Amino acid sequence: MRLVETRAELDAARAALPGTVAVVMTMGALHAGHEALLRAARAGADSVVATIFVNPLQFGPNEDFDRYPRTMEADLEMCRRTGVDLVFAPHRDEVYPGGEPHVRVNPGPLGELLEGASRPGFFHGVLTVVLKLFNLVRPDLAFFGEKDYQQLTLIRRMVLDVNLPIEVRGVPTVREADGLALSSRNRYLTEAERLAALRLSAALRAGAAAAVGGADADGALAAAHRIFADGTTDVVLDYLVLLDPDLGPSPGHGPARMLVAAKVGATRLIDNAPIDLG
Ligand SMILES: Nc1ncnc2c1ncn2[C@@H]1O[C@H](COP(=O)(O)OP(=O)(O)OP(=O)(O)O)[C@@H](O)[C@H]1O
Ligand SMILES: CC(C)(CO)[C@@H](O)C(=O)[O-]
Ligand code: BAL
Repeated sequence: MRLVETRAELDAARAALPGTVAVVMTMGALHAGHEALLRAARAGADSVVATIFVNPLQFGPNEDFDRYPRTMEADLEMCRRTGVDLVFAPHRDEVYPGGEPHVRVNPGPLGELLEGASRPGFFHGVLTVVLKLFNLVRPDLAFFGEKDYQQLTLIRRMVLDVNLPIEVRGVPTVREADGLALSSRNRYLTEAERLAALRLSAALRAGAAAAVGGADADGALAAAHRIFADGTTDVVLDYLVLLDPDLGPSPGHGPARMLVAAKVGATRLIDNAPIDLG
């Protein structure tokens, strides 16, 4: 496995990679969710590139850019273990050679909803860096987690809208045994907060179970909302919605997606799951 930090080194190393190339983009602090992406990439392409870059452009002024966990040695060890060929871990100036970018990707209307409503500018920052990394790595395939479902949906849309010759594949969310979706930010949680955080996945399970039991869209959503309805203040719900799989309005039947976001203490967590409305 090679580790490169500059665009020039990346260019040379990329040119030497054989066959099809898959990319897995990360902000580091790698966990078993990232591992699933790396293994899917390993199985799906001849060569695998992982990027590790905490992208300042997607953090709001009061968000956790400075304290975002940085665990480079352990991250490299996981990349080695999963058979990554090339790691690109650039300094900020390599990704933003002109400083603050004047030109940014506009994510369109979906970028203003849900995560975009709570984190203004977030998806401009995400799509801008994803497009930059696509341009630098020039992959055939790219793997992203369903845990960040709105991000995955917007990346697919960008690839379609600007004609990128890249196949985007989603990887199902990896969870702890008790249902908590793995996330680098889980390490901010105290023991009590971690328990409280289980309400997110519990709500999704309640919604899915109601749908299996014959509930319609309103019934499934109501069942999910009941998980937060006991007046608790340990979790502050941001949104809990049921939409179609492309995040348009739910048609009321067939496949749908339930998405939830909540603040647990100072930590904002998200989760989502497929729901079959029959
Ligand atoms: N539990 C998970 N299951 C599957 N994929 C995941 C999971 N967690 C993260 N990913 C995916 O890994 C990629 C890199 O994500 P990132 O480095 O932001 O990790 P994260 O755990 O989502 O971090 P954060 O806590 O900051 O949201 C993204 O495509 C993301 O969707
Ligand atoms: C896609 C990504 C690596 C862009 O910084 C980030 O948003 C993430 O880790 O999900
Ligand atoms: N996991 C998506 C990146 C972020 O929350 O900043």
